[in-house]
Amino acid sequence: MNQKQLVGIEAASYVSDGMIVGLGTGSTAFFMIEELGRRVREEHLHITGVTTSLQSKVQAQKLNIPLKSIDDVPYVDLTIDGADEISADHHGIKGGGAALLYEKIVATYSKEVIWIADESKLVEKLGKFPLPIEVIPYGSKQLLHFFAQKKMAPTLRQRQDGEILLTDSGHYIIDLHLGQIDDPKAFGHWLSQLTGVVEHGIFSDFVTKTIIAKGHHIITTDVKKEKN
Ligand SMILES: O=C[C@H](O)[C@H](O)[C@H](O)COP(=O)(O)O
Repeated sequence: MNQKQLVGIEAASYVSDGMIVGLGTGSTAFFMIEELGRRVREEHLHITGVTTSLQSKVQAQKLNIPLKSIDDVPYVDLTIDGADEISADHHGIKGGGAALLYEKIVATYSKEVIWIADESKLVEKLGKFPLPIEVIPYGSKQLLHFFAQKKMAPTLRQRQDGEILLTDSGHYIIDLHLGQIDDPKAFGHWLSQLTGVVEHGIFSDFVTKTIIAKGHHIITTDVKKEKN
């Protein structure tokens, strides 16, 4: 079993009958959704899934996991999602798979958020992974220029066929190559107030538990407890 599978299956064990579950996106969340599908099928687990991307929606539908929109549930009990980077103080970068906007919306209305990752995602400080910024197409060249002037080495994300990548909500992604983000919260606030920016990939104060694979072991950290 690989590390992503290990943490995906472990995280799915936190889901119990009757829960409304936020289903994350990406190659790690994939294994968690598969395991929930197995439990629905074999253990008759009753849950309602709230997906964070078209990709997760298609997977969950194939597995017959009942789904609702975030707008049709009162809240989400628990969201389980991957991350591109997790810093020592539990900030995260997300959006490597272009799902940051829906992921942040679902996480915002979740009582608990578990991040699952292999050890390669752990960093002292965020920023080596290019920071995804979801932007409105109109004016995006101006934003690219603006970020370039600020020496943030922006790139407009493309699909493999060279076309501009469109998110599930029809926006573009600009990736900022920053190297290091010293104050993720402050930088996130700065990004949020830029005209044309829909959302950014810095996730601060969302995660309540991390489940990380190190070698063949699983390290679970309760983030709330650490802060208290
Ligand atoms: O947009 C994608 C999400 O933020 C993913 O959770 C993140 O990119 C991690 O994906 P993976 O588990 O494939 O590394």
